[in-house]
Amino acid sequence: MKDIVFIEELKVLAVIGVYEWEKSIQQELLLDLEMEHDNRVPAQTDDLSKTLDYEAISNFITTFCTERQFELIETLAERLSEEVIQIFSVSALTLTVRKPGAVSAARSVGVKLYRTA
Ligand SMILES: Nc1nc2c(c(=O)[nH]1)N=C([C@H](O)[C@@H](O)CO)CN2
Repeated sequence: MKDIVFIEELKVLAVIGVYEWEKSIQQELLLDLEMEHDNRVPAQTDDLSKTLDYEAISNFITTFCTERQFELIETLAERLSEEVIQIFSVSALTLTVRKPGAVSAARSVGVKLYRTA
């Protein structure tokens, strides 16, 4: 079983959607991110720099979603996972992106992906 650093239900506002009316509004997205990382190294040294800083990564995701614009949540998820892997040297991650307002009869809809470095 791999160790994980995770972020759960990070709420961001993004301009996201395939329809014209969606290109001039912000909509809520909820993101879950699980990143594989050996917890024993930071635990031995009690050193933030030896782990994946969930606060720094949360701030990065919020800025990414606010500043970038896509039609599909698949595209957002793919680009975001590429950047998180590269910038934070993540070996593998699972990213879930939910768009809770998209289908009124559903609690949420979205995509989930698993990517490795
Ligand atoms: N698999 C997807 N299906 C749909 C998406 C999407 O991003 N991925 N987007 C839409 C619309 O933007 C919708 O959210 C508007 O309410 C429809 N289907």
